[in-house]
Amino acid sequence: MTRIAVIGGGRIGEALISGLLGAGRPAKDLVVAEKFEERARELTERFGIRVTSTADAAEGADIIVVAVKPGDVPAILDDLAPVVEESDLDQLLVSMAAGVPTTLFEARLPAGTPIVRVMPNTPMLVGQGASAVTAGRHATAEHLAAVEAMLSPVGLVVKVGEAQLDAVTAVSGSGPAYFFLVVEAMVDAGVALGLPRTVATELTVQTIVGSAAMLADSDESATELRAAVTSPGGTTAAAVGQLERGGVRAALLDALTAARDRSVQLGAGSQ
Ligand SMILES: NC(=O)C1=CN([C@@H]2O[C@H](COP(=O)(O)OP(=O)(O)OC[C@H]3O[C@@H](n4cnc5c(N)ncnc54)[C@H](OP(=O)(O)O)[C@@H]3O)[C@@H](O)[C@H]2O)C=CC1
Ligand SMILES: O=C(O)[C@@H]1CCC=N1
Repeated sequence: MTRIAVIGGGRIGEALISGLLGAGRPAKDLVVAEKFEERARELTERFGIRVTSTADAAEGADIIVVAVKPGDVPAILDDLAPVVEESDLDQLLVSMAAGVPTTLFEARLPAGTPIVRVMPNTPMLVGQGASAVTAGRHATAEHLAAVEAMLSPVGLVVKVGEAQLDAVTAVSGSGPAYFFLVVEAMVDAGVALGLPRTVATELTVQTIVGSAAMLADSDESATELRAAVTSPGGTTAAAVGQLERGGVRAALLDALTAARDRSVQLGAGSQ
């Protein structure tokens, strides 16, 4: 079985660990490096996995997943370089850090180290993630296949060119937050219109879950599914008219452009 070391047990590290365990991977095949002690204890208690230092976690791992903040990546690579050297390039490095280019990994790790860069998202936690993957200079089709095999049990995996990863970050990496914001706003609006908060929350969450299931299962596009809800001269047309006048499409374009630009900036700042 593939041994996986996750470096950084924060939000995305936890989403990966939880998703992999939920998909049936045994806890003994996973190890995590987390420097925040309270968090490390929490991860051991919750998942029953070993938590240790970066170098110790990486030793003997087949795949080393870097899941720390972009600015922490260079320091982590300095800790990892001797371990990777020792393994005779027999380890695959996977980066989940937003913006950080594969060339930064290649420059700081022993020559020839295979790197696969991934942009995942937190629904991986419940096996419903969306990840885009791209190969660094020394990563082969087999390395990409190994990462696909690791991630496909926890959600969708697509291959993209590295230049597209900043846009992917804007769409699916940050994407869950946009939907959570919409849910917050819909619940508050329901309460403003007189519904108890629990009722507004239950109805909103199920509406999002049901709509997402229709989008995933049906051959119809989002536009067609929306048209089916919009009775002529009815309530939905009144609501959608307000959303269009409120500039919801332009706001989303601006939001995703800002996320894309920030990803580029984080990458530049990590070098
Ligand atoms: N959250 C998300 O939805 C997504 C995040 N990502 C990417 O994943 C990466 C992590 O993000 P996220 O999980 O949100 O961030 P978090 O801050 O939640 O997690 C990072 C964790 O790594 C720990 N850490 C930092 N340095 C070390 C070290 N030297 N050794 C061991 N542990 C260390 C941090 O500890 P401490 O806090 O003490 O520094 C922290 O607990 C980022 O690069 C982000 O761009 C990608 C896609 C989605
Ligand atoms: O907000 C961030 O920077 C990270 C990357 C994508 C989602 N979370």
